[in-house]
Amino acid sequence: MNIPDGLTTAPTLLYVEDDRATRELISLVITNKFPDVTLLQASNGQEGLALFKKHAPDIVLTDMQMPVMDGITMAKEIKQLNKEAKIIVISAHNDTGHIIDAIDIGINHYVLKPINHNKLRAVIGQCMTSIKWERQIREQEKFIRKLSRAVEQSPVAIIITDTSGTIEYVNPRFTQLTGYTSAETIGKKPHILKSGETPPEEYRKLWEIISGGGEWWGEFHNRKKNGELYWASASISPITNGNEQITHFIAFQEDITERKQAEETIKQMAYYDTLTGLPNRHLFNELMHLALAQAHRHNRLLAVLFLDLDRFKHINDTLGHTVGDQLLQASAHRLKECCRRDRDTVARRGGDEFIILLPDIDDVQEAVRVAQKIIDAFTQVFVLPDIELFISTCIGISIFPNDGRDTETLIKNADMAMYRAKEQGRSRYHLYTSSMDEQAFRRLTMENSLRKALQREEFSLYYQPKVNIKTGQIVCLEALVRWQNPEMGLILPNQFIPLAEDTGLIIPLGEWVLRTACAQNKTWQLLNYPPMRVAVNFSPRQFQQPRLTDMVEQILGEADLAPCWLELELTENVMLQNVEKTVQTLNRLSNLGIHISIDDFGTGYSSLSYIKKLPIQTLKIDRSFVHDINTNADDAAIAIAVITMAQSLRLNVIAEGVETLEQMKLLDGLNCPEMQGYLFSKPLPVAEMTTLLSNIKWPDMTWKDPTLH
Ligand SMILES: Nc1nc2c(ncn2[C@@H]2O[C@@H]3COP(=O)(O)O[C@H]4[C@@H](O)[C@H](n5cnc6c(=O)[nH]c(N)nc65)O[C@@H]4COP(=O)(O)O[C@H]3[C@H]2O)c(=O)[nH]1
Repeated sequence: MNIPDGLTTAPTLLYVEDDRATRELISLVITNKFPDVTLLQASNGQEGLALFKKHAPDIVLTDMQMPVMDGITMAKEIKQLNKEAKIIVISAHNDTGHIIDAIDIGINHYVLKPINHNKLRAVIGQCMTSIKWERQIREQEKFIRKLSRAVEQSPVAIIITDTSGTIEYVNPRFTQLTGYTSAETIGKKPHILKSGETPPEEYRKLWEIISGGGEWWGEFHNRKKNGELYWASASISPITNGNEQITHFIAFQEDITERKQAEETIKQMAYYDTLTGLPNRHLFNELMHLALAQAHRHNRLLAVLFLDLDRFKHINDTLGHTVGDQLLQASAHRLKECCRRDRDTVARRGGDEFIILLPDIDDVQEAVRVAQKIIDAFTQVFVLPDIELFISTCIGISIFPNDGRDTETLIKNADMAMYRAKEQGRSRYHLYTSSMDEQAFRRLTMENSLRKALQREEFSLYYQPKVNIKTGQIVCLEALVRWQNPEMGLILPNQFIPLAEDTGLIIPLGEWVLRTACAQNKTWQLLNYPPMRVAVNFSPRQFQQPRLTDMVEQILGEADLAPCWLELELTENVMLQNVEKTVQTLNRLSNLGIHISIDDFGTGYSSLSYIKKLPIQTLKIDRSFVHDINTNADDAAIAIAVITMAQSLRLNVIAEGVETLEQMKLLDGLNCPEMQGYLFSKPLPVAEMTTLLSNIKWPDMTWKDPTLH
């Protein structure tokens, strides 16, 4: 910082003298001694005054006795114009009266005639020096005023303390920032701002640096007068005197609370899930990385629990995203409650997937206990703002070091174990085993082949008759899909339908089945076979697809098949999902004239009152009850109950999986009018089914007594 030294421009001197020769001589004396001086000359007071007004010289050297206006009168006028002007009077008089007059006017120097040149030079020199000092002081004052205005108006809070840290000055911004006025602050130490959030170690370092003459900069987490916390970016440096001794410290504090909050938000967004506040996958991976290093070093076990919420997608789709979000938040909370607060990490991986890290466990059972605790916790109802819900979860567990030594493997294996748990039903956990890798690989290979199978026309339909046991007529042919893969051979639907469900491929596949079955039925009708229904299975996902009815209607139209010749087989579970929409869709399909039957009846949880609401025509007794119907009283009782129920609801009933004559006779005796099973025919490809249809003489009562075969 440069402080102005006062003499940047040379002074101007006005010399007033009526005697020309004297004027020229003295002018020469002056310019010889002070070559930088700008010299103005006048021959009387009036001229001098005019020049003064015009040029405002710093020094006026004047004779006393002059025509027109004398020196004293001119000096008086000049002093009125500028009291700071330095006036040197040259006079022949040295009586006290004149001198007092001169003092009254404010004349600065008095030089007697005859003029002593040295004396005159010395007097002018003195004037120049005092002009220099005055200018310097004026400019320094101006500069200090500017400086203090800058400090006062600074957008940065400034604190000046003495060497013991006692505050001597704070600027208005400091008051604005902290709420402390300068009266409340001066005489105190800056620790009035301490919040306890900045580690004491930081203050010690600070003092060490500044008392050693260095500059400290860093961040404080301070407290305002009203108790609010704020972040300040601060720099503190010593102020020294000319002898390099520290006399004060000056601190600058800038409020960076908003920036800190923005940083915090960014950090939060980068590492935490915004919906649940749980760590996200990035943070989880980092924490897992550290935990693995620890487990490795201390030879400890570590568990990864991977879980998702059963039926979450369905809840989200049917009850809306708000409920979905609330459920995720509540689940996150419940998961945290099941874990060790200070040790375990519960993270959200995305969607309804959560992942839990249990570092430092004693044995596998400890992970199993946590998994069971979570499953149990999820059996409690979730009370959300607008709805109460039950939801379950399936958990996969992998353990370090047995099931993987790195984050990726452990997560992948826990994920795989979760799928295995899901396959076994709801509310399950499963520990990873190495055989799962192989299964996963097979599943992946199958998934890839399945994606290409439709295009490559590897699917075909087999048909299996449903027979009316009283009339011996085939009332319906159930279409059952088969997949003939060049590498894997013939694959049965139970092996690939669930995969098609999971991957969504069931939608195009189901459409193909429906189109092919309807077209085939029409072909048989055109070939003049007695008309019968063709039954097509609909899986849950297929049934939930949007615009299902439009699709069915369109396919019927394309095949030119009357809707009464189409039967849709739905499992009980299909019906239990999204009840309201199911009833709506079924009504639309039924109103078209399509026959609806419930497959595998008795295995689900349908209640009688629910069934009554649905526009269905047939209940199908599941083959698991038919298989042992002659030997197992419970199975027989269920079959009887279903038949009785169907009768009371005026519904048709059919038993599937009838393989033996005994089964058929027993069911006939129970008044089950329709049957399906190997006893009558296995599912057959089109050509064979056509041959079968051609060979039956209608009505063919050999169905009634298969012993006649
Ligand atoms: N043990 C025994 N089994 C018999 C007997 N009679 C018929 N079956 C078998 O029982 C299954 C009857 O079909 P489902 O219960 O609808 O069960 C079907 C159905 O749920 C599903 N499925 C088949 N085709 C399709 C399709 O095109 N779409 C959908 N979504 N699912 C299909 O795959 C399941 C299995 O189909 P398949 O393997 O063809 O197995 C068929 C059939 O071959 C019998 O007397 N004894």
